[in-house]
Amino acid sequence: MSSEAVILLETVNFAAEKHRNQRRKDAEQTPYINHPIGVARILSHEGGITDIEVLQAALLHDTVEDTDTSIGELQAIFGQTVSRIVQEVTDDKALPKHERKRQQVEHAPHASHQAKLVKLADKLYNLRDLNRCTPTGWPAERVQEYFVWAAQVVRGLRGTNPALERQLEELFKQRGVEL
Ligand SMILES: Nc1nc2c(ncn2[C@@H]2O[C@H](COP(=O)(O)OP(=O)(O)O)[C@@H](OP(=O)(O)OP(=O)(O)O)[C@H]2O)c(=O)[nH]1
Ligand SMILES: [Mn+2]
Repeated sequence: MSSEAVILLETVNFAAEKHRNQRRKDAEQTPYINHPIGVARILSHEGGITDIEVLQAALLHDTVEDTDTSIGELQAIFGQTVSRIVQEVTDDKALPKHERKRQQVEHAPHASHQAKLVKLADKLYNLRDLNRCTPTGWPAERVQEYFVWAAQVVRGLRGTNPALERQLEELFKQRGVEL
């Protein structure tokens, strides 16, 4: 087996352990790990990304924000580049939600190319998930607001990956949201 395959298995196993008790917000309570795996898969399968550090960062992208994982822990295990990408896509949970959302819009254009790729795939996965089923307790307006806000973030990520951006454009168009 290639060493890259071994590294990806180590990484997906780490993420699965960390997200072990977490579920998505859908009615079926889908295991949370489906999301990071799906984000990495969008990057490889649809985005044509073979940069292993980007794929690792995609698998780990919600561990710091949503579990007890620290950036230092990621750095020690997966190295400087992977931990830096995850850091770049991690919201500051100490901030109020509105401020976190505002900062994502503000920071998107200044992120590294690798972090922009992870952000594009993260948004693409979450928007498709919203089309698949509505999270428990979300009225239609909240879903639409998420699309409007995601478009503002994606605007700052343009010029990064044409295939992923085409997919996102189509989803916004279906919702009547201007990109
Ligand atoms: N569409 C969808 N999203 C779900 C579901 N379960 C959990 N999520 C997560 O919820 C987040 C979006 O919900 P919000 O209410 O906007 O954000 P919050 O979790 O920070 O409060 C996303 O976080 P994120 O990945 O960190 O991305 P971001 O939206 O914060 O950029 C997404 O992954 C689900 O069933 N459907
Ligand atoms: Mn995510």
